[in-house]
Amino acid sequence: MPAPENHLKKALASGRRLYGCWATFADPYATEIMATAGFDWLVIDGEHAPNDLRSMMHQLQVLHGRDSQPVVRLPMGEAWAIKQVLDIGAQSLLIPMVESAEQARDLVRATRYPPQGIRGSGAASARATQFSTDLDYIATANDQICLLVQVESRAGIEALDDILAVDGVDGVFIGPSDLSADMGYLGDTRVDEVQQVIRDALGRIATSDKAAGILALDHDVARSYRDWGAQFLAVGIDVLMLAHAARATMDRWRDG
Ligand SMILES: O=C(O)C(=O)C[C@H](O)[C@@H](O)CO
Repeated sequence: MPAPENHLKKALASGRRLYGCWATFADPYATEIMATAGFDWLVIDGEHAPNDLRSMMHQLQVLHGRDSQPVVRLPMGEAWAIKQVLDIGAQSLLIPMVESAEQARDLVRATRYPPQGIRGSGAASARATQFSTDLDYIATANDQICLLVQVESRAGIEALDDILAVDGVDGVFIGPSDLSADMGYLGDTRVDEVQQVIRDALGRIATSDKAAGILALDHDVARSYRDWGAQFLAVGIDVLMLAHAARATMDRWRDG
């Protein structure tokens, strides 16, 4: 059997708008619950959530065959870490802090087997090949990789056009929090200067052959980002959904 078709990659290539959510409990039970909501994609966050390889694998397992497509976000784009998450079965990666075309090219190579890249060949004993059940995985895996890179700094914005020219990158995600911090507005993504940079970046990405992505927790802001060209649009974080609902519930009863 060949590598599984990457439905997220195919949907992004079709131009279809996809709504996603951050999965940050680092727990398969919670991620399985999130999959019942109908999000098109779920980010298994290895950057800001307490995930490790095993917890990410367990979340990939519960999402297998579900409509919500898993995207694994690594803490940084290191080839050894990419090799490990691909071997546990990830096919869509979100890599933070990309600031140059060279870095993007290195990430493409890290996600592909030779001759296109440098991904280590050891999946015979890995979940990715279903433990050597999928004998054609190695030969077909490269074509099913969906690589999403995060541009979230002034340097990344400066290099955006060069990054957009890199073959093998499927989408560019603008990280509002880190971008605003790098621009000198730590914790405030809503300032006009940041919003203008985001609007310009989404527009440039949307007119390229890559998909534009971003995260917004405020629905009005998310609508703006959608109107500015966001195609893979994350509209929530699971931990905050629970935290806000729990606090609101107690607020209702605390006052009697
Ligand atoms: O910089 C950003 O914004 C992102 O990359 C998204 C955040 O990392 C996400 O964890 C929400 O805070």
